[in-house]
Amino acid sequence: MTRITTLHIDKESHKFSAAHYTIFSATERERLHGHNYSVSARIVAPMGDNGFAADYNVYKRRIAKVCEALDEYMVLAGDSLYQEISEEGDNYRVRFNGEEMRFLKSDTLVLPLRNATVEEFSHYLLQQLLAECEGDSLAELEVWVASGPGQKASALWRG
Ligand SMILES: Nc1nc2c(c(=O)[nH]1)N=C([C@H](O)[C@H](O)COP(=O)(O)OP(=O)(O)OP(=O)(O)O)CN2
Repeated sequence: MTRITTLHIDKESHKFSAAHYTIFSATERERLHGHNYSVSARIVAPMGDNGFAADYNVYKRRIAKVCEALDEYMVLAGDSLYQEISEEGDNYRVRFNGEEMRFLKSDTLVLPLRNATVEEFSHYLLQQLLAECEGDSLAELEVWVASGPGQKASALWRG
């Protein structure tokens, strides 16, 4: 019988600080603001012969890496149906509801997200983490992203 185990990695240090605005409709969005997003994960895998599925420090390093890649950026939802993003010299130019915003490219990440929400961040980070876990025998991987205490979303992969 295969024994399956679940590792929960929920470290205070797994976080990223990012600026964003949520878009609610073609005409309504939040003002630009930031969050200290925290990231946690649930890893479901078969127990090995040595009493664990894998060294959890390996997963801690991977989660830290994907968080670091988003830290201290302005995040733009590149797949939003409601905004148009173009490049102009050192800036991204964003058009939304007749407004125009400019963000320095070096400060900004345009990510494949429909919106800059915790839901979309969790799906994005799940994909980033899965890429780091290639070759591992995982049964499930779930990633949570919280924008603050008591408000979070998760994305789940099942092998
Ligand atoms: N389904 C979602 N709804 C909202 C999201 C989201 O990611 N998914 N995000 C936001 C806002 O960006 C952000 O959370 C601001 O929200 P708000 O609750 O107003 O402010 P705080 O984070 O400071 O939370 P407090 O409860 O006021 O402390 C909105 N909706």
